[in-house]
Amino acid sequence: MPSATPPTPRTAVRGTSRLVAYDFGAHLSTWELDGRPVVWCSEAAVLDGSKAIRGGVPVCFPWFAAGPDGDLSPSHGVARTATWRRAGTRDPELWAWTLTDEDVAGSAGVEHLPGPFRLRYAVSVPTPVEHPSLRLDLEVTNPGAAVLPVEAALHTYLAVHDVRRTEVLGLEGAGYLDKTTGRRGHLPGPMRIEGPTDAVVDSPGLPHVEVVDRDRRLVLEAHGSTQTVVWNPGAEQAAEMSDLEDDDWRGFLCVETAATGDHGLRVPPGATHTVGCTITVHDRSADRRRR
Ligand SMILES: O=P(O)(O)OC[C@H]1O[C@H](O)[C@H](O)[C@@H](O)[C@@H]1O
Repeated sequence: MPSATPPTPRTAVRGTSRLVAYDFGAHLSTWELDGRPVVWCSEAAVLDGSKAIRGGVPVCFPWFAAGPDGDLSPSHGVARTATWRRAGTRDPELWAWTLTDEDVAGSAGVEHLPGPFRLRYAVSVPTPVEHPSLRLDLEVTNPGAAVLPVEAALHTYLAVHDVRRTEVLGLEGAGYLDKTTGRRGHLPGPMRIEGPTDAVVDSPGLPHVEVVDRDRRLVLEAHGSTQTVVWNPGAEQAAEMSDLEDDDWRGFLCVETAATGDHGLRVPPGATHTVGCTITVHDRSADRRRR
């Protein structure tokens, strides 16, 4: 249920990282390194709990977008606009939350829940070995007696210098659905963002994706997922979105750790499945010096 009182941000500083999160949606809204965003949040994001936060890492569950048949609302499921409960943390977690089907009783869309569920979501900032990193883990437990079929995604908004000059490596050759045209195909090479992009890419193994922009290489290593969704609205769609400034679309790219549609999760009774991702930040000038 959208929160009755405006959500309060929590801020933490760990080394060179500064992070901001809300219990509303268990939403990490910002991750900055030395004051510069890695996980991007819109300046026009609505932060009063009346709608999902535009930016950060929306947690999509138990469906993605409008669901497998395109007829469900709210968009991306009930979890991203629910107020989660804070949970105790285990090292190196910074924040953790839980959410169950009982917590969302009465919210819009709950008639579409596929069964009872228990979620635990944690944001961790591991002590950097060589490069700064962030780890996200969404544990999905099925407390019911039947298989729990769900979609899930960590809808990460990554800050880039200019999306039109950004390359996404690691998905070459994979099958994908281009949601802007409805066509399926195989990615011929590295992805370049030349206009509105909405690609659901099936992963042959666990994806290791690199987002390379002018001076940074963001490495995403997923676990427990089956797909990577790459999304940017482009200029026209962005202009229609009230929670994006007109030029914002140039400065982010969503690269989402996902399991949707035919590649969704089927959690057996009593089992827990974890979907997650580690994002590591590499400085490209250091890469060049090493060569
Ligand atoms: O506007 P939202 O509900 O946040 O969704 C934003 C986008 O999320 C995903 O990336 C989907 O693949 C897109 O189809 C959708 O437009």
